[in-house]
Amino acid sequence: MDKVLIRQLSIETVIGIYEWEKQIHQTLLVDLDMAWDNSAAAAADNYQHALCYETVSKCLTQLITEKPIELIETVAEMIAQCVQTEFNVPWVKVVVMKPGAIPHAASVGVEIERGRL
Ligand SMILES: Nc1nc2c(c(=O)[nH]1)N=C([C@H](O)[C@@H](O)CO)CN2
Repeated sequence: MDKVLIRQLSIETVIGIYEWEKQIHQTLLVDLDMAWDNSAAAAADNYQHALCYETVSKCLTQLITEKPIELIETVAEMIAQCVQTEFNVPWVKVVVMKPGAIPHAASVGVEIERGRL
């Protein structure tokens, strides 16, 4: 299976369940695995056939920073839904990490897979 990958996309946004978290920006790190047939783009060396990781990254950053969100689970679902509907990706794996959320953990996060191959 071909994929287009995004690693450690850093998104600064208002995220969290506590009142103090609603007053600050925190960083989320997002990893995306997106099923995509890369052969057509490669054969023609043509961007038109490619799933543009730049466009996806900008779109997701805008989506997630639009309004405050409480749970990183919600962030993961929003990302998966956007990638599937806006970019016609048939299957996606989304990892959302929230570094610094827990004092004695390097990071915490969630992982979801949506769609079919
Ligand atoms: N499964 C989750 N647990 C928790 C979340 C979350 O988004 N998903 N969020 C918090 C707080 O916002 C936390 O990040 C503050 O340190 C707690 N648990």
